Amino acid sequence: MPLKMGVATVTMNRPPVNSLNTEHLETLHRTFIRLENEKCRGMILTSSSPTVFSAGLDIREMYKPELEKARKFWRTLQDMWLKLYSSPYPTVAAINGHAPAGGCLLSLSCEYRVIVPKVRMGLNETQLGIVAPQWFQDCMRNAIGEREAEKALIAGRMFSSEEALKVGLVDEIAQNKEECIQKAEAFLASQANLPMLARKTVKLGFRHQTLSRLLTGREADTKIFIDYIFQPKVQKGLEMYLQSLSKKAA
Ligand SMILES: CCCCC/C=C\CCC/C=C/CC(=O)SCCNC(=O)CCNC(=O)[C@H](O)C(C)(C)COP(=O)(O)OP(=O)(O)OC[C@H]1O[C@@H](n2cnc3c(N)ncnc32)[C@H](O)[C@@H]1OP(=O)(O)O
Repeated sequence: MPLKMGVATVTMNRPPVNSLNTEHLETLHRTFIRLENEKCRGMILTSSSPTVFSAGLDIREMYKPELEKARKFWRTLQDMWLKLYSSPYPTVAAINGHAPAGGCLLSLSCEYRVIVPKVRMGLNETQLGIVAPQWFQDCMRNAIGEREAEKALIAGRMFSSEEALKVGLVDEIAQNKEECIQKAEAFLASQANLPMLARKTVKLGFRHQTLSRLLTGREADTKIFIDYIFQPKVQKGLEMYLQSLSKKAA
């Protein structure tokens, strides 16, 4: 995590697709805490993969899990998200590859998004027979508005880079990762002279409702997750999805 002029670039590096298991989520969470403690001036979130930003939650964490491990997984996801979404420093996602589901959530939790061409992003959960939790949905709604979010979430729509720009899911398209980082840096530079306290206060004001909805209902949210994924038909769906992903690789 190099810090250049107080700006950190956090590069996810969990091959092959940066899927978010408990360990990876813990690493991200610790990183965001450290950045806050070190009074970082801005953060760029990106990926070491040339084709994938993040494939979202690691489906193997939800497929036939032990109860306590599944609970820990979900709480760690909540912790990571609460830290990122409420970060006092400016955040940009340099989306240099596909960003389905939890990968899209990571980018939506940043303040500004730059994407490369020919990749897809969105909350596709419905297509997998699972449901994007309320706080995932809130992040989408906050980015693109009620009507577009409702349509996208019901359909589990994956947006192309161009479609994402058109609907406001991302702020800019860059030609490649290098340009993506340059544009991310330019956004952070544009924020650098703003009084930090005022900036942070306005950001948290906008995000307060979404954050408190989870903060006040964390246990209930965990229970909903557990009850949902332990349903036999959901497990069957996850099994088939994992098989389809593996078949694709074969
Ligand atoms: C009433 C209220 C109910 C509330 C319910 C509450 C909770 C339910 C939980 C809901 C939340 C879900 C959020 C999620 O994030 S679910 C994950 C969704 N992710 C995806 O759908 C992405 C799946 N992956 C892909 O589409 C592609 O892998 C790709 C990201 C486009 C990259 O494609 P490619 O480069 O071609 O790579 P491969 O497809 O060949 O994959 C390589 C390798 O990685 C494995 N893999 C891919 N994605 C995942 C994943 N998300 N988790 C685990 N493993 C993954 C894939 O199986 C390959 O493995 P092998 O090489 O071993 O075959």
